[in-house]
Amino acid sequence: MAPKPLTGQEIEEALAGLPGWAHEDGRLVREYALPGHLAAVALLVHIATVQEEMDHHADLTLTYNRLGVAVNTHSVGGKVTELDVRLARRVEEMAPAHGAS
Ligand SMILES: C[C@H](O)[C@H](O)[C@H]1CNC2=NC(N)=NC(=O)C2=N1
Repeated sequence: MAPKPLTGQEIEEALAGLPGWAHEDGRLVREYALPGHLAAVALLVHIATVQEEMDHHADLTLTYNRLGVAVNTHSVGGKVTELDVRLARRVEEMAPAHGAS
């Protein structure tokens, strides 16, 4: 069943528990700074493995030692759903071990 788009209030409530994340252009977004290029690549690969597990995928942008994450749910026309929040939480959980800030 298609996930339900979240209301603005629901998104704000979710962001309260996602430090550094924002709701921009209909997507949940965060940019991580990493200790170096290979650390950024390692985080990208780790996120990709979780995305495959969840079958839910963000746009990941690698720029030297920075990694951008931007996600919404394509199957409901590019709206933010609980699936996006769950992915953001998974990324937030893994990021510190990669030295991300
Ligand atoms: C067939 C596959 O399950 C779907 O295309 C998945 C893949 N990853 C996805 N990722 C995102 N962000 N939104 C989707 O609707 C989506 N759908």
